[in-house]
Amino acid sequence: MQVSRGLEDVIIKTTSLTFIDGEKGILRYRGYDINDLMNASYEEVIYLMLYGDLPSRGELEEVKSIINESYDVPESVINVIFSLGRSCDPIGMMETAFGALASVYNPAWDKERDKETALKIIAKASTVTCNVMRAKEGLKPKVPEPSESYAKSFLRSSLDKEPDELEVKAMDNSLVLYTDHEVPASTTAGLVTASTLSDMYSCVTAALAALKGPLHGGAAEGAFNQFVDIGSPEKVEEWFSRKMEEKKRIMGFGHRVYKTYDPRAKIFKRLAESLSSRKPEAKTYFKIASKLDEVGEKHLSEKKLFPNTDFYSGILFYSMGFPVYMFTPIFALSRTLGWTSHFIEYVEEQHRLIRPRAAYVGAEKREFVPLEKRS
Ligand SMILES: CC(=O)SCCNC(=O)CCNC(=O)[C@H](O)C(C)(C)COP(=O)(O)OP(=O)(O)OC[C@H]1O[C@@H](n2cnc3c(N)ncnc32)[C@H](O)[C@@H]1OP(=O)(O)O
Ligand SMILES: O=C([O-])CC(=O)C(=O)O
Repeated sequence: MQVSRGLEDVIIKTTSLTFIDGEKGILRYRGYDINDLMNASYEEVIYLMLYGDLPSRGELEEVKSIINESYDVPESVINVIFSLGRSCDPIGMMETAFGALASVYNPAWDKERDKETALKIIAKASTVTCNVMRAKEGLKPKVPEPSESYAKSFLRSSLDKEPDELEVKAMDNSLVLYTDHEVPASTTAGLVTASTLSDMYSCVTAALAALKGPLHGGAAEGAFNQFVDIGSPEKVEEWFSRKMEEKKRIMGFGHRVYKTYDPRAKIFKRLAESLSSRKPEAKTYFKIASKLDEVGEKHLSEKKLFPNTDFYSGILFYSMGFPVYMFTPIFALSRTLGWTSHFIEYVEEQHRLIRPRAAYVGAEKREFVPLEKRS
């Protein structure tokens, strides 16, 4: 048996959802370039991912109305979130909430209803995410209220203020940027779960657990904390040299698939630049990040390490007023669409139990010695 460490380049499914060219830095959802999709709303992308095409006005309204009617979650789920301490890890809190939703709803796979289940999960993910923040901030629970957009409802219910047009557009774009990325660790964890025909809420719970790690969704927080740690643009070179000497990784740099600049990082950079200009500390973090981007590119590009999607996104969320601990939950909120789209594609079109093998390299057969005879 040949071991593929980290399952690199192992193909586990076919997909019509997301195309990545990691050498050229191209990302497309169902054939549409990620740059062009910045002109689409998240709800249009929800329809695109789940149903295969961009929606007509009527189809879009239908999707919006299912989402708007599905924000509510059972009181027991809200109680579970709020019963956890304010110092609890937010993705752990989301896992707990999704575990609770799985035990309440437990939907069976059904081609007639799977897409609607996904839409309900997407709506409830907004309720869970904003209440994780509300619980951690010591605020009262709130269910997002329907508005013109999913992005606006989420911002209102999380931040308890009326977001302006630029903030709503930036959140909408962020949701689209983080929507899907083929089969990274989180999606794969969820797919393994889906392959057992476990319910869709449990699959999201599994995906959340994998997203949490600093090598995956946790990197946005890691990247931002570096900018705070560096403190000013003049200190970037010295800080970077020290990290290289210590053989440390630069968070927000490097990617298993991209061997060039992540196309999403370029867009996040533009969005972060625009919104950070409103807040002095955020502006400084943006300057530090741009300098680190430049220094990193000079020294790490020969290893094909470039900024990934998590490099600039934190500055954008921070500029909107989110605490650092919310960066990964917002990633999870957006990715719920990609996860559920992949689960449905796999279960409905190409289902088989995922059960790889491990090559045994342990001891040969050994003779069992009872406890009383062991020295
Ligand atoms: C949304 C996302 O999940 S995007 C990824 C978010 N994660 C991060 O930003 C964390 C930092 N980045 C990393 O740790 C990695 O680049 C990963 C985990 C994303 C991908 O890693 P892999 O494809 O498994 O590459 P691997 O870990 O084998 O590293 C290959 C080489 O690049 C180096 N390397 C990889 N990433 C970095 C980095 N961020 N900084 C410095 N060196 C790095 C490794 O040290 C290794 O060097 P070596 O060959 O001299 O030993
Ligand atoms: O694709 C990956 O390995 C990581 C990921 O989720 C992303 O970049 O959005």
